[in-house]
Amino acid sequence: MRFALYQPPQAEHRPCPVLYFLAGLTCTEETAAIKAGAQRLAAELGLILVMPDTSPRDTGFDGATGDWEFGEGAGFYVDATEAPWSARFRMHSYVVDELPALIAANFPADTSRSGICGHSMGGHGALTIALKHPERYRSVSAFAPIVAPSQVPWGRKALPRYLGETPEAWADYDACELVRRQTFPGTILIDQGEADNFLEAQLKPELFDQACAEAGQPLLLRRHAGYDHSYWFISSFIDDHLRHHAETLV
Ligand SMILES: N[C@@H](CCC(=O)N[C@@H](CSC=O)C(=O)NCC(=O)O)C(=O)O
Repeated sequence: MRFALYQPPQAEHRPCPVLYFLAGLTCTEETAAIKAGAQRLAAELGLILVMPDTSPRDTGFDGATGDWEFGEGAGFYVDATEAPWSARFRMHSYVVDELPALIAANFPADTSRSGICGHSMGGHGALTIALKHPERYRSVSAFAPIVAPSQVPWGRKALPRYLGETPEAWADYDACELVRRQTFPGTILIDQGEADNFLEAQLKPELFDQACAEAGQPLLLRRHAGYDHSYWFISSFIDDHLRHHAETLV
C-alpha cells in the first residue's frame, strides 16, 4: 500500500496530531497531496496530513482494472468478504488499524489525536470509519460524500461484489444507517457543491441530513451554489475543514 504524508515544521520539536484525508474514485495517494491545497494551513496549525491510496494495486484479479467505479482505485473503504476481493481489498482495516500503527511507529505523530476527512467515496470512508470507531477519531468532515451507498448506483454496483448480496452487510458501511446506531461525539462538517454533477444520483446529502436529525447527531451541512465535484471545490473550502479538525486536535 502507498500513502502520502505531509509533516509540518512543528513535528521537528513535538509529536503532532494527524488528519487522514481519504480520496475518491480514480484517485491515488497523490491526488489530494497535489490538488487539495491543504499543506499551507496544516503547516500553520501543526497537523500531519496522511493521504492513503484508494485501494491495493497490481492485484491481478479479474475485473480489478478497467472500470473506474470498481476495483483498483475504488476500494470503497470496506473489508471485502467476497472472493477474490477479500484477500486484498481490506481498506477499512487498513485505514483504521494498519496505517495508524505504521504512522505511530515511523513519524513524530500523536495518533491519540486523530481526525478524518474525505471526498466523495473518501467522504463515505471518513463518515463510516468515524461512526464505526468514534473512540479513534476526535473529528470528522467530508466534501461531497456518498452518504447512502446502499441506495445509490455507485454503492449498488460495488458493495454486492465486495460484501455479497445481503443488504445488512451494506448497512455496516452506510453512513445513514450507521448514524442511527451510534452518533459521533462532535459536529460533523460536510460541504456540498450545488453544481456537482453527481449530487442528485449518487450523493443525496439530504438523506444524511434527515438521518442525523432523527438520530440527534450534530451536523453542519453547507451547500455552495455554483461549486462542482472537483478539487477546485475542495481547495476552496479545505481551510475551513482544517480549522474544524484543529479545534479538537490541536
Ligand atoms: N472518471 C470519471 C470521474 C471520476 C471522478 O470524478 N472522480 C472524483 C471522485 S468521484 C467519487 O469518489 C475525483 O476525485 N477525481 C480526481 C480528480 O483529480 O478530480 C468520469 O469520467 O466521469
